[in-house]
Amino acid sequence: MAFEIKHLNKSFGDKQAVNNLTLNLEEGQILGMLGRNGAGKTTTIRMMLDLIPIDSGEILWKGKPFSKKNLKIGYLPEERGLYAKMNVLDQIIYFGTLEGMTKNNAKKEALIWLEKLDISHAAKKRTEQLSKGNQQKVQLITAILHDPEFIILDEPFSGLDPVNSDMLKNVVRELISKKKTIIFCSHQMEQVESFCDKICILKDGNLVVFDELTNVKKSYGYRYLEVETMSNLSDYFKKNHYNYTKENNRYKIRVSRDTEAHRLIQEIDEKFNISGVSLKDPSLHEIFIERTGSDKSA
Ligand SMILES: Nc1ncnc2c1ncn2[C@@H]1O[C@H](COP(=O)(O)OP(=O)(O)OP(=O)(O)O)[C@@H](O)[C@H]1O
Repeated sequence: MAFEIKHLNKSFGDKQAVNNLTLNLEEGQILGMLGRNGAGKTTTIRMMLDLIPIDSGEILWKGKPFSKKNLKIGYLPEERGLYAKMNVLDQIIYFGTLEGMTKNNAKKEALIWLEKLDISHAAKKRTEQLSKGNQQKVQLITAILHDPEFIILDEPFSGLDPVNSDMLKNVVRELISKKKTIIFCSHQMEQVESFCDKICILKDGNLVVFDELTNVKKSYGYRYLEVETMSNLSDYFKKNHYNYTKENNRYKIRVSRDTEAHRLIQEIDEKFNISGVSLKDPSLHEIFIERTGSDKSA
């Protein structure tokens, strides 16, 4: 494995923010890092970036310490950190030079990205004059300008309108197609599902799920039977102790085995007028709720 976190621990006073975290990632894979507020995601990322010291454990890239000395790292922080008074182009160039780029190269790349993200017009403006969404685009450019191999994106789409959100999604897709290794933190499960190969879910600093997304779904143990009908099936499901939800004419029933689903379809088909049925894998949202529902984090 190219990237490895081994037995990582971090406490703040009595609070164990990260507890014996172990996970790994192949080069070019995308890891979705999930967890409720306070689960330990940012603390983990801060340790990766050496922004806070590790209590114990190791973070490795190809067997060596995970560090800017050994690979190019790009980081989009959740709390944006741009200089408000600096003009946009100078700011991007400045961050590029911090990552070892020449001024000329940083400027050339900056102009390409500003054009790509449709904010060339803002190049000479002070950063504070830009809308929040456009500032976020600038922050993303500063994170990827130096063509990093490993990229950490913390809530990259928060606060963006649908057009800007799509634009940034395209950038993420481009990074994926360039085989970058990415850690993607987001509370937006659909995006995590669409981008990520592997998923880790943290709860109270503990790793409660870590696997390939397909295995996470398979090992969840439940699937969902969706039944479309004009009949009222609620009493039947309640009486037979099924776990179900109803939205308009659609019932969604949790089943533990496909055989249970087939038996149920037969039963309700005999008793009610059913217009459609389908068997679905759980969504990441459902798995997340199930695995983190009783989180006690701050
Ligand atoms: N500097 C600190 N001092 C004290 N406690 C801290 C500090 N940083 C984090 N914590 C605590 O550690 C725990 C994990 O916090 P962390 O910020 O890593 O969570 P998170 O998963 O990133 O949450 P969010 O989704 O809200 O960003 C929380 O209980 C938090 O209050």
